[in-house]
Amino acid sequence: MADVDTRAGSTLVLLRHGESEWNAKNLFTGWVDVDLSDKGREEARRGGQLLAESGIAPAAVHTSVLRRAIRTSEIALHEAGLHWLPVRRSWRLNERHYGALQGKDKAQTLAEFGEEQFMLWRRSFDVPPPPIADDDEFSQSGDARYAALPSELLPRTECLKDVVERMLPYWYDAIVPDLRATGTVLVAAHGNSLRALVKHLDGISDEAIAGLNIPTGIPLVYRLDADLKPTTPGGEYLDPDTAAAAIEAVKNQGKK
Ligand SMILES: O=C(O)[C@@H](CO)OP(=O)(O)O
Repeated sequence: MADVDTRAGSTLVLLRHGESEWNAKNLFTGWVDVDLSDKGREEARRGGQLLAESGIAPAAVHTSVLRRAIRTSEIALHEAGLHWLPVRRSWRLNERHYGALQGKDKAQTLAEFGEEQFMLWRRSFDVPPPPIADDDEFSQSGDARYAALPSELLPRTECLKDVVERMLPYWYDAIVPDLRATGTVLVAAHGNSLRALVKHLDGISDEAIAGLNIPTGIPLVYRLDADLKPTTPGGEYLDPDTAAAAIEAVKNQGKK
């Protein structure tokens, strides 16, 4: 591997997976392992094209252990001619576990519990939804991919604060070393695990993070200085116009 001058800073590309089958159906998803929709696969292709056009070439890739992020990274990297890159996956990049809301319709939940409770569950920093029962059809208890996790680490629900806490060890121990070693890293993950990472990078307050939403399939590029601080706060979307419209759509989910 070529020597990289880490004092020169690095580039982090964040990619939320393309639209999933459950995004399309407006269902709370969390750790349920749904696939991409046709539109999601198209978004992933477009994400790969945007990456190729930008000239940004990641040298290492990190994904969650969920199919929608894995597929998105595969499609985007294939499109960018970077299908050969080394990849590591971790449950620590998974979507926020949505507890007993997993599998529930967002519009019905909004109608049943009201706007305040609905938004508290969706976007508050420290209020988790009720935990999911182990025998719930959408529980991950018994899922082979988490078999090695001590039971106290396997969540049954999470708020964003929990996601920050379980994501940061992976940031420091796996992603940062790759940034230092290679200069450019792609992270393919989820709306709320990426919100947790962006909160950390930009130093966003517990209150202000409620208003931040990340669209599907559009690469978000952070140039980081030698101290891993963003040189442009908030980073830059490779397709800012599409991103702005898609951010509004995520914000308004449930209200249709
Ligand atoms: O359902 C989910 O897991 C997430 C992401 O799709 O939804 P929300 O944006 O409502 O947190």
